[in-house]
Amino acid sequence: MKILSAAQTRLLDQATIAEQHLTSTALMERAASAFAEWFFGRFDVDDAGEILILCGPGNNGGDGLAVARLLYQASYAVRVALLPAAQHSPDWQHNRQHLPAALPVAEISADQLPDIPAGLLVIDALFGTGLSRPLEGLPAAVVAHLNQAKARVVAIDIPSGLFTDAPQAADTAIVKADHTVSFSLPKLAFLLPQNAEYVGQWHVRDIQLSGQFIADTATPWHYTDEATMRGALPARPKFSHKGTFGHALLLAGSRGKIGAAMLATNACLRSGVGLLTVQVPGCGYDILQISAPEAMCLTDPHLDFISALPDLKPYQAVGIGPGLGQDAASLAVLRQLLEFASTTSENRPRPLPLIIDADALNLLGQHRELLALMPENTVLTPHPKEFERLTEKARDDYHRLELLRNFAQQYRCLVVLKGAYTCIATPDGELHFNSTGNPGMATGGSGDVLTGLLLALRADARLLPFQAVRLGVYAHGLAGDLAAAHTGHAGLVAGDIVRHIGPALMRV
Ligand SMILES: NC(=O)C1=CN([C@@H]2O[C@H](COP(=O)(O)OP(=O)(O)OC[C@H]3O[C@@H](n4cnc5c(N)ncnc54)[C@H](O)[C@@H]3O)[C@@H](O)[C@H]2O)[C@@H](O)CC1
Ligand SMILES: Nc1ncnc2c1ncn2[C@@H]1O[C@H](COP(=O)(O)OP(=O)(O)O)[C@@H](O)[C@H]1O
Ligand SMILES: [K+]
Repeated sequence: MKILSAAQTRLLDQATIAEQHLTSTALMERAASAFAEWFFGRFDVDDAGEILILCGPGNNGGDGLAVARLLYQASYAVRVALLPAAQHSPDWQHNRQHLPAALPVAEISADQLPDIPAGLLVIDALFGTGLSRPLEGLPAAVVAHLNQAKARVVAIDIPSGLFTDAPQAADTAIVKADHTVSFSLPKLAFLLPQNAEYVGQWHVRDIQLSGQFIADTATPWHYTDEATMRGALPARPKFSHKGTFGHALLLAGSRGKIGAAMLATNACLRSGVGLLTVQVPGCGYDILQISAPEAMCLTDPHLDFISALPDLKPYQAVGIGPGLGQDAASLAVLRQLLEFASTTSENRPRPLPLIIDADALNLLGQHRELLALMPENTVLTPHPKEFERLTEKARDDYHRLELLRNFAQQYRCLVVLKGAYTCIATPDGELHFNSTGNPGMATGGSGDVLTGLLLALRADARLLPFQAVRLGVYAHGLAGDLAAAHTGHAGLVAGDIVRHIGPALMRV
């Protein structure tokens, strides 16, 4: 699913109107009905109690007026407060004229801000995607007044004051909504941690906007949802054998962190790999052989950390990093791995697929000259702190996305920036946000599981690099969601994610 800018969203509305021979009023009615339907499903008349709808002067305010009419007709107790303005959009005027006469309407002024008792349900229809500058003056005062009241707030399309796709100063007046109900496509702003306190839970309701326009519109931003992933995992052919799905090598673990190697191992085994060999330091040999008999084990000459690179000829993909530690000998192994992986020959015409995680990323951050050795489509899986070590401290979430995009383009790699909406950056400058996963996964070892999953999928030659990574990230989050259905968020451990990889892969 694509994510469009504010400017593109405006053009999308116009294209929909032209293509479907609609009036803009009819499209607004569609949006208002979609919002109202969501609202009816969420709050019945008794739950809702009295409802205040704050309406601005543009089409977002127009949506608010249409919603007021629809809720009133459904017997909700609605009142409207209007932000004064010199001009109103034509569809605003239409919906103002069609408000039922008995529905109370007041005009807001600086000395007459609406009364908002604690618990009141407020619908925020002040400003939408047409916001052209930060709020100030009366609109900002209304927002501050709303935010300090202990109301329940539902925003139409986007919390008023929040930009759709651009950063803004920390002290800007922005509505803090509990829910945001938007139309047809999610907005970039919804996916960034810095906006979570404004957006609350977000919901997208389809209003049949022009599919053709969306298909024809270029954007770097994408959202991976269930529909995107349908059929993403190729079926296993009847006459397949273990060689069909690739032989992966994992270099992981150090004394005290063999658990990380085990989680990645078990995740890889559960993700369809044909064969898996794991190299661990001497101290990990018994642990690995006993707890993962399906994997073959190579013992590193060093007892406590990885110090030597094995012969890489048998493998179709290599993962390195979980629990690795940062010893100089492990750094040398990483360097040799990068050098080997980029070298092609008649027998191996393409670079060896690599997945680099955790301490291997930290080593890269300390020795950035190694970045230039990475073969094309190498997969890096940093969380934001690890990404900072590879690049620089980001000013805000938008700047981090810019750094991410530039980094993936510069090094022609795939970067998986982990978080609530994990974002995959591609060498071509695309950013794909993931939709699955939950806060229960914010627990030690979840990232090691992702590394194992990605390793298996990169070893499978049937999948293109980006396809494998997007599938792995999506399945990882889905496995976390399936696990959380049994354990809850607090009770979830990384091993639960491993146990649900199979069921997650069945769904794609
Ligand atoms: N056909 C359409 O265009 C549709 C639009 N929809 C709604 O329309 C919204 C967009 O409507 P508009 O483009 O009219 O924009 P808005 O309603 O977001 O606001 C635009 C108005 O606010 C003013 N304004 C902008 N920034 C301001 C600021 N900082 N301080 C004070 N005034 C400011 C503008 O001058 C203009 O009068 C969407 O968010 C959505 O809610 C939906 O009804 C779906 C269909
Ligand atoms: N709030 C959240 N919502 C969804 N996924 C999350 C959340 N918190 C963490 N995760 C996922 O869990 C994993 C954590 O990885 P990481 O930070 O490397 O942890 P660790 O090093 O402990 O394994 C990532 O894939 C991340 O996307
Ligand atoms: K709004």
